[in-house]
Amino acid sequence: MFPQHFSDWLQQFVPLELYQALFALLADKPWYVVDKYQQVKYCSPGLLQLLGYETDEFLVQRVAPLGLELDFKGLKTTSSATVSNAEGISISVAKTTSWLSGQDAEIIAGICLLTPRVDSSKEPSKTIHKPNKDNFHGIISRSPAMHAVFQIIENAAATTATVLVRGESGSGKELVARAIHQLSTRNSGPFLAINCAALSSSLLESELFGHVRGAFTGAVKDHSGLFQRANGGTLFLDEVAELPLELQAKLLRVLQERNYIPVGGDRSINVDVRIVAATHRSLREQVRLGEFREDLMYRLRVVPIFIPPLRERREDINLLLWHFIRLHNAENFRRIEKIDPAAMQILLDYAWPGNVRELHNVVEYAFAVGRGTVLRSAELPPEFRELPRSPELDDKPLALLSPEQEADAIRAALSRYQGKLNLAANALGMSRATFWRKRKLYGL
Ligand SMILES: Nc1ncnc2c1ncn2[C@@H]1O[C@H](COP(=O)(O)OP(=O)(O)OP(=O)(O)O)[C@@H](O)[C@H]1O
Repeated sequence: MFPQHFSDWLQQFVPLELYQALFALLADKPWYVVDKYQQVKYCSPGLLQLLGYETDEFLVQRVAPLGLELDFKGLKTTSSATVSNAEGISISVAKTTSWLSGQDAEIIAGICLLTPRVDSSKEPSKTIHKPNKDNFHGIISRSPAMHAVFQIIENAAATTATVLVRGESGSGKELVARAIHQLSTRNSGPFLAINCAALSSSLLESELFGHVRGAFTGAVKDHSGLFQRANGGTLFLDEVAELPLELQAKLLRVLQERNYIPVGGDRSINVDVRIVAATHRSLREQVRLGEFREDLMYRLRVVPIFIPPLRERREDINLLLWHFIRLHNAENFRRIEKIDPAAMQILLDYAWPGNVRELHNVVEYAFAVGRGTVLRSAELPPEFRELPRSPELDDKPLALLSPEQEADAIRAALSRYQGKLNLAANALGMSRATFWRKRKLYGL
């Protein structure tokens, strides 16, 4: 195929280095290599980008459903096809395939280049890309329950109704409040937030409603409260269930009359503020316990919004991990391009009691402690690495085992975790390096 002089000249290169140089050159093009069983062996960064994936793991398993399967019709063919991207949207492409054969002329691999076809009836970008429906004003989710929440936010934002957001800590309640503000006609006004659980009753009262000079010792001048400063905008009352009963009466008055009297004052102040409140508790239960006014509950929950915890929308874990990794990639000298499958499994199995905030912290931790382009399980915070120890150990510390017992424990852990080295090492409480050394020592 090549002229002789070029073939001769090529001899001086190490083949792997030559391939690497070519792969780097073609990195932006969407192309991939399959073996004779149509298993994807390699896909270019350009292909991942075209299809909207962060890693190649998904593609490797799902050749046929995504339309990546190759037809063998000759040594080089071009055909029209459609492939599916990560959002399930079809992309029309031209597939140019070249087959490679081994020494006995048997086909051993195929290389395929995809060229997206531009539909001249549509704007080119729209044939391939779609607005990201999984990012709603900074709230990232692909869960149907959250997409229903997006719809409620959109509808509620168009009204002046008071909204009550319920969800566990770190699940995104403040983001919901911000989205409502952004989408409402008040978006040029202020958005202010306060956590009702963070202050004592008297401080909270003065923070919310302000005070006049001399109202109490230390009140040396007038202080305008959050209600006054949020005038024309939105006030987010987080942990509203913790609001003391005496302040609940004052809040009810603002909601009903749209005015209030500052601490120590004698004149009421009119305000136009939209309230979005949030709680991780059931307000109904608080009412039953006598801790919350029933009339205020009904005033607050005109539009109730429930945010499911992260463990009930596991489809979001991967999406959010990559969202935060992308943010940190842009800011850090470290670039994570892949999550090790063992680490991913641990993250997917985790219960996420701190929800999205905790997931973000995990990504930050990995950037702080790890190096390289792969996020590995050893870079997860300690609580993720404390996997149940193998029963093979009989609760005996490893240091007390004889070499035979230690070898048996390693063998058992390897078989228990089907050769997944990270998980087996974790289960035995060993670092990867120690685990590797011991396997070598015992010939395992
Ligand atoms: N769906 C999401 N997409 C992107 N970021 C999110 C999402 N949910 C939460 N976060 C991020 O997680 C963190 C916690 O979110 P937020 O403060 O809105 O939670 P919260 O429910 O109000 O928590 P708390 O009740 O503890 O105050 C923030 O940094 C927020 O940006």
